[in-house]
Amino acid sequence: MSPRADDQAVEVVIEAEDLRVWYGTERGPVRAVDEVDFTLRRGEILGLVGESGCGKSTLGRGLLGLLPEGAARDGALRFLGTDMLTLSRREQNRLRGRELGMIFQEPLTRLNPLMRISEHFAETLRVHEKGISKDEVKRRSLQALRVMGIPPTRFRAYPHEFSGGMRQRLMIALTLVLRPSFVVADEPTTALDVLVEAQIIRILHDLRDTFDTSLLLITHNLGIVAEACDRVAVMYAGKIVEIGPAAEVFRHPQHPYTRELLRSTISLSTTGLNFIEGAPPDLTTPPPACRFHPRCPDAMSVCATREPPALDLPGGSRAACWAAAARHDLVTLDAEESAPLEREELSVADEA
Ligand SMILES: Nc1ncnc2c1ncn2[C@@H]1O[C@H](COP(=O)(O)OP(=O)(O)OP(=O)(O)O)[C@@H](O)[C@H]1O
Ligand code: NI
Repeated sequence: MSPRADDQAVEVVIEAEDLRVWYGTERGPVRAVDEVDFTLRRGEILGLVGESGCGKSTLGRGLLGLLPEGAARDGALRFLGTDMLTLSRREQNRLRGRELGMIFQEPLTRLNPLMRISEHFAETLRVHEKGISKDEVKRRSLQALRVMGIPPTRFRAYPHEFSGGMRQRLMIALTLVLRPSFVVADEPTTALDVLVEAQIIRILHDLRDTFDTSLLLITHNLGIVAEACDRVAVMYAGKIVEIGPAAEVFRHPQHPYTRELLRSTISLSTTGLNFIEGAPPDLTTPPPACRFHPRCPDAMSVCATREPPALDLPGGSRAACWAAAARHDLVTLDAEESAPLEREELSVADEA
């Protein structure tokens, strides 16, 4: 069975529908990804942002099937048209090795100090592409090094001859050399910290242009998202609350959480502290209806009783917010539903 059965499927690389991922814990399931829907096209870079603990890494790992023991996923997840959740473990592993890649926060573990860089590449390529020629190994390896900004003269060096940052970029090159169709880069900042933002953006664009890879980029750096990503998804408490073209989301955020996130980040770099008030909820017992309503400055009474549907908005974004839907006349709320939310004072016990 070929996963590239028809052209239609080739264009859409990842398709998630009602995807859920949870961790079994003593306190009950932690629903870290809840009913997530999105698609990713070939060569597209999607930024994934949100406060710490919102489920970004869990979504990234869930898409690749790289979850720890005790975690589970359901819903639908198609990769190049193939349903990943019904594949056998063996088929999953085969696809993962070749077509799916992950760039981790600390990607240092896989380097063998006794092997030259060239040998690392040769071994990686031979495992996944049996019978690949020596010339092809060299050509592909040098191409991957170039994309990561490593000079070809270092091809025969040993790992210890590289600086920490360069070693991490080398690890990324070892992922890219297989030309995966889909890569998740989870806070690749340690690898890329030493580079200025402009270089990171160039690498991301080179990566896409050279390999036609689709990339999910998880980061707290909204500057990089604005510059390097085609689209951005904003995650809050396990849900994608807004997704759309990066330029549109940054210029016209539709969900109050997106707006607050942008505001807090911008003022963080200019005036110091300005966090969004409160904290993300415990994901064993998230708030009912809109999960952001307890912290939302725009909350109406409907926000605490009914979950907002994700609706396509005129600017090309999709947001799950009653206020945004009402603003665009996509829903009609009665006076009671649209009344400002009356909040109960948080007791000390609730806050603990
Ligand atoms: N192995 C695990 N077992 C139980 N709960 C977990 C596990 N890993 C993560 N979680 C919980 O799942 C939720 C989502 O975590 P996740 O790491 O996906 O968030 P994140 O958005 O990537 O955060 P950060 O920005 O800090 O990396 C959190 O509440 C976290 O505590
Ligand atoms: Ni994370």
